[in-house]
Amino acid sequence: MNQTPLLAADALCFERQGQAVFGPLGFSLPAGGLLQVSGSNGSGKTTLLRVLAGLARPSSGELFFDGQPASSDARSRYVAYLGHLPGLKAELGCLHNLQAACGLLGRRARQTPAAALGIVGLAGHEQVPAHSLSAGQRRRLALARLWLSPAPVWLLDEPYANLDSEGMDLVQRMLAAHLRSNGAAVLTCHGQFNGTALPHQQLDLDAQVGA
Ligand SMILES: Nc1ncnc2c1ncn2[C@@H]1O[C@H](COP(=O)(O)OP(=O)(O)OP(=O)(O)O)[C@@H](O)[C@H]1O
Repeated sequence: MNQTPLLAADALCFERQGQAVFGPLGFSLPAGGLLQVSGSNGSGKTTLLRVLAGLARPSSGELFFDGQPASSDARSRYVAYLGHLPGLKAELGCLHNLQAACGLLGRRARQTPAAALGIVGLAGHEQVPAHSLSAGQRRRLALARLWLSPAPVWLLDEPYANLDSEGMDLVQRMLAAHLRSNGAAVLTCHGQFNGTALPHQQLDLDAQVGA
């Protein structure tokens, strides 16, 4: 069995204008592992995910994907990022959005864009342009794109935002299925009350204040 963590961070720090936003942080996520990052508004959760996704550069420290130092090539193979903005093409229909993403990023084995729309409750919306969807429906479309990604490491910034209780349950089920299929995930939340019920490691950025 492969014991190498899918994602590992060692002494990871991020500073802005000489002020620490977070760090030094260390964690190690094996296949099937889930890390929940909590903290109050402005504690650095989104910044941490952006650093993990390669959208921001750490001030110091190291990151590894499957034992390899982080690089843009490693990230393109390992990371699927669900940020605050759904990152959809507004003029394209739902199905077309997913087809375009699969064309660009590849596709999870045995999954199709049409089936993914059904999984997230958007069957019947195939031709509806993304700009006509509600915030929760856009979130669902972004979840379908995430589900289709072949990348094993999911980075989820407040994945329950804008979703009704059925949508929150959907995230939980997708996450559980992803972890069962040897994926790993990092998700952010503001506190235990809006976090995941799945078994997880916990990283509380508020607990770092003054550390
Ligand atoms: N683009 C930016 N330029 C300058 N400062 C920023 C920028 N983005 C975030 N910050 C600052 O960095 C700190 C961390 O922000 P971040 O968005 O990571 O927090 P968060 O924990 O995700 O917050 P929230 O719970 O409100 O989403 C905050 O003090 C914020 O003001």
